[in-house]
Amino acid sequence: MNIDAILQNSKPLALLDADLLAHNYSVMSGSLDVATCKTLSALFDERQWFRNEVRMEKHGFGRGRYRYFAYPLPAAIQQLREGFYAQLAPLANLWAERLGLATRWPPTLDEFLASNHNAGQTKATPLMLDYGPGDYNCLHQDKYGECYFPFQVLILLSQSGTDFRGGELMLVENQPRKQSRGQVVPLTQGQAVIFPNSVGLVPTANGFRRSRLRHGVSEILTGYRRSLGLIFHDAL
Ligand SMILES: O=C(O)CCC(=O)C(=O)O
Ligand SMILES: [Fe+2]
Repeated sequence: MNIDAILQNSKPLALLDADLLAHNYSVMSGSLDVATCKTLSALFDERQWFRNEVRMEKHGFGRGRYRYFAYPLPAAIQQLREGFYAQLAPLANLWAERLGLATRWPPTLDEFLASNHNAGQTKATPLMLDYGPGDYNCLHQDKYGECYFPFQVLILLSQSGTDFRGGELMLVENQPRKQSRGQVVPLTQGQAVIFPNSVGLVPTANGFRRSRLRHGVSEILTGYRRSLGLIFHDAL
């Protein structure tokens, strides 16, 4: 498995920020190779790595299923979560400043999770999603308590067009008194995308305005799709 390839080739912060301001997402320049995607994807079938399974139709979340990893996380998942957190924490702080928020995020995931645990958020949130024909993921936000990190990362583990068709990652932005803006995020196997999990920033003439962002996955038309979601805050 080569996890470094996706962490090392990441974009400079300024470019990442510019992408997020313009599009609400940024696709990282590095990616996981196919063999690594397959190895990670196979974790889904090893139940010992997971604390529970959610059947989406049961909760009105869509159709399909996902599993939350349990602590201790598999080494590769831990490495990705720590690596992306460290890259994104300075950006989270820049965004908080622009929003006039007092919250600041510490430089390491360890320190951030210590504050989560003090707030009673102790359950691991990285997850693996598994979709088959007809499955989809309704528009939603991933907040699991008072402590939260403003960005999350999604890695596509299957190959669009080969393993599955349809199943596009979607983002929808809402601003007061405006119609909703919908976007499809173009992803190939092994690519990682960063997006805000709830609040977007829209540049204005004299600063920034916040928007409400939700994400989801359109219906899988044929085949099977697996993805890895890296959420940085823990759950209650
Ligand atoms: O499967 C996807 O592309 C989206 C998964 C998701 O909702 C998440 O990682 O938070
Ligand atoms: Fe999500």
